[in-house]
Amino acid sequence: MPKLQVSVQDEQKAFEADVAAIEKQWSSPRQSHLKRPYTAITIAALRASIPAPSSASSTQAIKLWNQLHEHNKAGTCELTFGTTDPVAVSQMAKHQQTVYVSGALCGFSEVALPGMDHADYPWDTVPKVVSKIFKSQLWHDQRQRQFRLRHPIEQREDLENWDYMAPIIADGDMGFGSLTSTMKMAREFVDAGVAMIHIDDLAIGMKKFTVGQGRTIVPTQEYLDRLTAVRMQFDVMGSETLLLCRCDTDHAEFITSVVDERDHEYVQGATKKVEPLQKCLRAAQAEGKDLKAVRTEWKAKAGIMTFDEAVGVVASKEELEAYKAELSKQKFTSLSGRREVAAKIIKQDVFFDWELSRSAMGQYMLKSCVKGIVERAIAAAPLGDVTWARMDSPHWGDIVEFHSEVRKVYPDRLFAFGYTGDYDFAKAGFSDEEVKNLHLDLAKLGIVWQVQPIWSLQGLNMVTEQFSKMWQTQGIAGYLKSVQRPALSSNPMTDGFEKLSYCGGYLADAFFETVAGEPIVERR
Ligand SMILES: C[C@](O)(C(=O)O)[C@H](CC(=O)O)C(=O)O
Repeated sequence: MPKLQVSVQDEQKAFEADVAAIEKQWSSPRQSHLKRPYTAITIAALRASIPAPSSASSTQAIKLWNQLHEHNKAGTCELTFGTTDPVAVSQMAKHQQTVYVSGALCGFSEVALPGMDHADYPWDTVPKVVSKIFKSQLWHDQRQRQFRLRHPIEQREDLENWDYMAPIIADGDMGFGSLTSTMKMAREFVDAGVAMIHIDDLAIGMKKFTVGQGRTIVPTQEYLDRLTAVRMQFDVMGSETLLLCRCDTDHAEFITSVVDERDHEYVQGATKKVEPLQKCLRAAQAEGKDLKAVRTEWKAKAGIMTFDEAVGVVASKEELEAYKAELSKQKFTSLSGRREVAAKIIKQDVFFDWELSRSAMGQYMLKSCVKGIVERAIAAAPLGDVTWARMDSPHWGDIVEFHSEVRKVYPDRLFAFGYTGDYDFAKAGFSDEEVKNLHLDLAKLGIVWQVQPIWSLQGLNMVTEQFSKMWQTQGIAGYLKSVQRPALSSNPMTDGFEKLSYCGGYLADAFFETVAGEPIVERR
């Protein structure tokens, strides 16, 4: 293999130019809010000698960044929904500015072995769907442009001119493994042309939906490391791709480890000397008992609560106030720090053991609350561009508290919000009128990107079921009446096979004509 013909001086010069270019990019209005734990020198040294191809992703990211800021200024929002289907995306272009590629949908429709939203599909599943959708957007953009340009300028005003290049926002889940898998996934997303991806703080493989054991999150630092790995990958590629810091702490019931003292305030333990939960579950399993019921019973017997709550139970009013005052002197206090403070102030012993309550899989129990979510979001904010606190159910008080608390620290922060599939707004206390204006009320809090992630499940299933019933009972007469005639007679005509421009017939003709040497665009 020949050696590179570059002198060390030239190598150094190119390196320094790269460092300067990175520093310039980082201080641009688009990126100046980001704070990295590494330098431009480190990133420049991590690059290959040929620039990474990130321009499509960067173009789309900047477009999205501008859209979101315009909404923020106007107090409005983008309302989009999730799909994995390029045909559906071609219609969304007429009403949505962005497209969402949902992990849950990919897990149902884009893999050989479908399943519930456990994020157990291969790590490159969602990037591949983004690539498919991005290429279809390019194709629609190309065929529309060619169709327009084959018409003289005076006729073009009347021709369709949709913005097919809607920025794609995609689900990066938890990064699918260690930091290097997270980086590889981020790279595939950039290569695919994504505008923004979201990364969350969920533990891999631990989502349980039916057994009453909800979400498990990872320690704060592990979450921040994931985000940093993605940011680093974007930086190595020199891309402008946006990072949406999603936090799934709301209603999470477990945390994988207590290694990070920032999480200690929210970890629960037993406050009574009981046998360990794991031992109790093993015995119950051997006896064939209902594990869910045994777990609930154990929790009540063990007096499950956080250390501070345990202090609250045994301390006098004055002691509790003194305890809280002492804690407020520093931002975070570890469990051992809390024990020391309690030992000095509280006369009674505070029994608290978070090992006794570890789950069958070893997780620690967690008490999620808005304060904890705010702390995570604030810690993550400097690494990303937009924040999303995913909620299990919509609680207006929590929504307002979360977004206003984050904005106290980051007044210009932009937020995302997911209308997760089975939100029960009536049960959550929303009146019909409040639901009607909800997207606008959320926009006022800075929630500029709002998504119904899984429309393809509920919405498409409903429409498909209705059509399939009609087709089965009415045959072609029903099709003509309820689909074909309205589609053909609507103005403009619904996109479909009859519309050659939409299906790319003219584009294919243009290729044939070009090969045959026929002029297809008149020179003016
Ligand atoms: C956004 C989401 O991650 C998805 O995969 O679409 C899901 C959607 C849902 O559960 O409705 C999520 O919010 O976790």
